[in-house]
Amino acid sequence: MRGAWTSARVRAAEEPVLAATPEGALMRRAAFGVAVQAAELLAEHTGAVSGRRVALLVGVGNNGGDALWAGVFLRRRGVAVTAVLLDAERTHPAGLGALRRAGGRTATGTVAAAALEHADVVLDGIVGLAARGPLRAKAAELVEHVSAPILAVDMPSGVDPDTGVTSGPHIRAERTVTFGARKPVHLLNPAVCGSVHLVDLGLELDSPDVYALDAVDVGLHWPVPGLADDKYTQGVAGIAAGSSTYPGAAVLAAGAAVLATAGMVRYVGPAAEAVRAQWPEVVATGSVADAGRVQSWVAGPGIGTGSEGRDTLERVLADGVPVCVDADGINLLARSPTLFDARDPATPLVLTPHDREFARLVGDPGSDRVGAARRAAVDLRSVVLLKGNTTIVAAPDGRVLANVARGSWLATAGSGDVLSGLVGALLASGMDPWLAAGCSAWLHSLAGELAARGAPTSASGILAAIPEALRGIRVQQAHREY
Ligand SMILES: NC(=O)C1=CN([C@@H]2O[C@H](COP(=O)(O)OP(=O)(O)OC[C@H]3O[C@@H](n4cnc5c(N)ncnc54)[C@H](O)[C@@H]3O)[C@@H](O)[C@H]2O)[C@@H](O)CC1
Ligand SMILES: [K+]
Repeated sequence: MRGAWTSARVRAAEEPVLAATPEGALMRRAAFGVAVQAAELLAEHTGAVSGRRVALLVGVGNNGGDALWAGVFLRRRGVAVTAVLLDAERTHPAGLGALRRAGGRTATGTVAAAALEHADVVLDGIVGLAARGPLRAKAAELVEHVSAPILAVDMPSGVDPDTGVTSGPHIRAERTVTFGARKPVHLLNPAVCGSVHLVDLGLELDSPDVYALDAVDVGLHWPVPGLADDKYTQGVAGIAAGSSTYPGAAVLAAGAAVLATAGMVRYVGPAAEAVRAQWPEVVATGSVADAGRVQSWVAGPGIGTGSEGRDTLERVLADGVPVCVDADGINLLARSPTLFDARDPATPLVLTPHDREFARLVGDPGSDRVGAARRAAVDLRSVVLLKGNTTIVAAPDGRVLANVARGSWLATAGSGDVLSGLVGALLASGMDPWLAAGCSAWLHSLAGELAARGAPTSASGILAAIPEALRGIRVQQAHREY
C-alpha cells in the first residue's frame, strides 16, 4: 500500500535529518531528482536534453531553491536554463548564486514571459509544503504564458498539499517529483500532479494519514478458496435489496456478490423471482427471518424508504454479522437515526453514501472530503465509503484510503448496487471492513474501465467485467509471488 503524510508530519520528520546532514545537502539531493525527471521529460517531448530550454518558476521559499538547484544540474547537461523570479529580493540566495555560476539566466517582465513561452519544459518551484490557497496574482499571470509540459517540484503550486483541493488558479503538472514522502495531494488529486516520482530522503514516518491500494494489494487480499474450503467456509453473503418497483438493484447487487467470491449468496426481498431468473445459484427467499445463516448483509439498494424497507434494515442490523448499508438504507438511517440502535456495536458496519446521501446522514462533506469522511466514521462508529471521482474510505480507527476513479464511466445508474454487492461478498469472507470497502472500490473502478474501454457503459457492463478485473489482479499477484 502506498501512504501519504500531511505537510506538518513531513516537516517534523525532516527536522532530525536536516540536523544530521550538511547544510544544503538535502536540497541538492531533492533537486538532483528533479533534474533527472526534467531531463527525461525533455527527451520524451523533444528527443534531446542538451541544447533544450527549461524555464524555472521560482517562488520565495525552499521550493524555489529546489528549482534553482535543479537548474544547476540541468546546466551541467547542456540545458539552457532561465529562472523567472517571483520576488528577486527574497529568492533562495545559495540556489540563485549557484545557478548564476553555472551559466543560468534570470528574467523579469517581457523577457520572463518570452522565456516561459519558448521553454520546452517548465519547472514549478513557486510554492511547496508551505502552500496556502490558490496561486497569487503574479504567479497566476506568469503561468498563463506556459504551454510546455510542467514538472512540479514537490507538488503542483496553488493546490492544498493536505487535501488536494483547488480553489482558484493552480498548476496542472505532467509530472511531479516529491521528496521524503508522498503528501495527501498526490493520492487525492492525481489529475493535477501527473505521474508522481518520490526521492528518498531517509525520513522516519509511520502510519500514513492517507493510503492508496494498487493491483498487487487488492490481489493479495482478495479471497481465494483454499483446498479445504466449501461454499459455506468462504462466507455466505446476504443481499436485502430491491423491491417490486426496483428489482434491478437486487439483480445487480446479488450478481456482484456472486461474481466476487466463490462462496454462496442468499437473497431476501420482493425481487426474488427476478434474482433467481438471472442468478440461479442464489438462494432467494421472501424475508430476513427465512433467509438462513449468512456471514454478512448488504441492505438498502432499491428497498425504498417505506416501512417494509425499514423493517428489513432493522432486522439485518440486529443479525450480529457485518453489514453494508447503501442507497435507500442510508436514507432510512438519515431519517431515523434510532435505527443505529438496532445494531450490535461489536459488528462492523460499512456505509457507502454518495455526497447527497452523506449530506442527509451527517451534513455536507464540503471540499475536505477526507476530513469529513474521517469524522463521520468516528461519529457513526462505521466504515464510511464516500463515493466520488476520488472515493474516500474512512475507518472509525482513523485509517483513510483514497481510490481515484479511472475516468467517470462508473457514474451510471445501478453502478452503486454493484459496488455494494462486492462489499457484501468481501465482508462475508471475514476481511477487515475498511479493506473490504477499499478493495471493492478499487476493483469496481477497474471493472468500470474494462467495461467502458472508452465508450459509455452500464451497471450490467461493469458487473460483467468483474471476472476479467479479478483475473487481472490474480496475474499481478502471481508476479509478486514468484
Ligand atoms: N525542509 C527540507 O528539508 C526540505 C525542503 N524542501 C523543499 O522546501 C519546500 C518547503 O519550503 P518552504 O518552507 O520554504 O516553503 P515554500 O517554498 O513551500 O513556500 C514559500 C512561500 O511561498 C509563499 N506562498 C504560500 N502560498 C502561496 C501561493 N498560493 N502562491 C504563491 N506563493 C505562496 C509563502 O510566502 C511561503 O512562505 C518543500 O516543498 C520542498 O520543495 C526540499 O529542499 C527538500 C528538503
Ligand atoms: K511546486
